[in-house]
Amino acid sequence: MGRTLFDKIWESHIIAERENGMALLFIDRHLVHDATAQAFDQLRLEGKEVRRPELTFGMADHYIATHHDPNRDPVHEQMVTTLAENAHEQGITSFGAGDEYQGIVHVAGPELGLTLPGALLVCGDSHTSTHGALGALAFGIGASEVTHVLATQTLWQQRPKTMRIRIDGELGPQVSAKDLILTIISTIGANGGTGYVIEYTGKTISDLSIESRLTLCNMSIEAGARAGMIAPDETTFSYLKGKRFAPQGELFEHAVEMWRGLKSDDDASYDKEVAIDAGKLAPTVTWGNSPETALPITGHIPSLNEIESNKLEQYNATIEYMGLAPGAMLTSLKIDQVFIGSCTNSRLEDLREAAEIAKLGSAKVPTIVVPGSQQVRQQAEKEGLHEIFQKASFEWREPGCSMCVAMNGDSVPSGARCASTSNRNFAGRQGPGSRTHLMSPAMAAAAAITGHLTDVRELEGNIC
Ligand SMILES: CC(C)[C@H](C(=O)O)[C@@H](O)C(=O)O
Ligand code: SF4
Repeated sequence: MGRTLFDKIWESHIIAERENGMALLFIDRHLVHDATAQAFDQLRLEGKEVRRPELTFGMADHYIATHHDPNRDPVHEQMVTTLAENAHEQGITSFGAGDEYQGIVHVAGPELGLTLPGALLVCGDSHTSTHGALGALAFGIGASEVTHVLATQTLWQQRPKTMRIRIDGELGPQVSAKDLILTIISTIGANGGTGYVIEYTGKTISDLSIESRLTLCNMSIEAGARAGMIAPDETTFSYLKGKRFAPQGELFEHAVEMWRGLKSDDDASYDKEVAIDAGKLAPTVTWGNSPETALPITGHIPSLNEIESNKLEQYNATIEYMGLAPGAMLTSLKIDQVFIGSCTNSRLEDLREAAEIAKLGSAKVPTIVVPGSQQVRQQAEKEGLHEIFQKASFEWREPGCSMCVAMNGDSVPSGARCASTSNRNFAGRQGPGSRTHLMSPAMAAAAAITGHLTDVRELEGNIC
């Protein structure tokens, strides 16, 4: 019987298997960030060392400062320093404050070629699913698993089920990978992917750039999936060519030959199949406290009579927390600030899209743009994007997770409504009492220059 892309990568990493279906897997790449300190403490406590330091890479992102803040909490700075100390002690290559390759682990990893097709990559972070965009099997692990991988370069895992999401149709103007993944999550539900690895296939996917594929795979976890992945193709190979940690020269050519075989066989079967017509999508935003509350921007906040009785309690709590009027048009929602950044949407392509919209006006509310990595920042500055943003009163920052999770002190005040390109809109996500609406970079920039949620398709040419 045919095998899926997932089967091929999983099976080539098995070291041992138990009768209960658990497999001991070899880990090709282990990424650690500045919120992983506890795992190193545990390793020390157990008197162990990092088994394969050359396969482990550190990245300062969650706690790093994105601008000069005289009130910066010294504890945050300490977390960044601790990662550097742990890396030094264990002989791990780490990209910390001031390093030209520093960035959000899921932005800088692929960009450095640390993520490769066919590889098994893990990180103590839920959005590790991002890396599957390059044809890797990549998933987030918990703190005790991080310690296990540090000590052994292996991991025990239960074999997940497989789901294929086939996407065909052409994305309309101003409809991006972010709109696609928000629509997928609202279609299958925030738990729809639980227990599965999702493979995205179809013409829409093969037409996507690598940056868009990274956005798509990034939010697979928001549908509950263990991982998201896309078979590597010519787009993948040309993206990886010349990347710092990718194979070089002849070795690269050999690798490409091997990577070409990394696709699901025609007769492979999946445990679940879903089909999406991308041609029908509109720019999409969330209204509630789960990414599954995504709707086309032309829609309205659901009214009481549209809610199933078993969801009423949650609906009422969401309406209150988010300060919403049931039935109101989404475009009527006034916002207090804008965040353009995070491992979902802080790559060059994202910043270019936001800058195109920023050219049409100037920010009505505080707006920050946080590039995903130093390399993205440098390239954006070379193209003059920072100047476009600054001219439109969008604040241009240094790379990091920033307001996505507010762990470094960049936060949304209680009760304030934020148009955000990040991936989670949970209560309190961007700071206690914060209200988050998820959307694409173009939509967030449109909200910035109008001061309310806006259909970016109606904006172009209408604002000065
Ligand atoms: C802090 C970290 C462990 C966390 C995660 O696992 O995803 C963070 O990155 C997030 O996005 O919530
Ligand atoms: S940018 Fe946000 S989602 Fe991504 S790793 Fe950082 S905190 Fe997590």
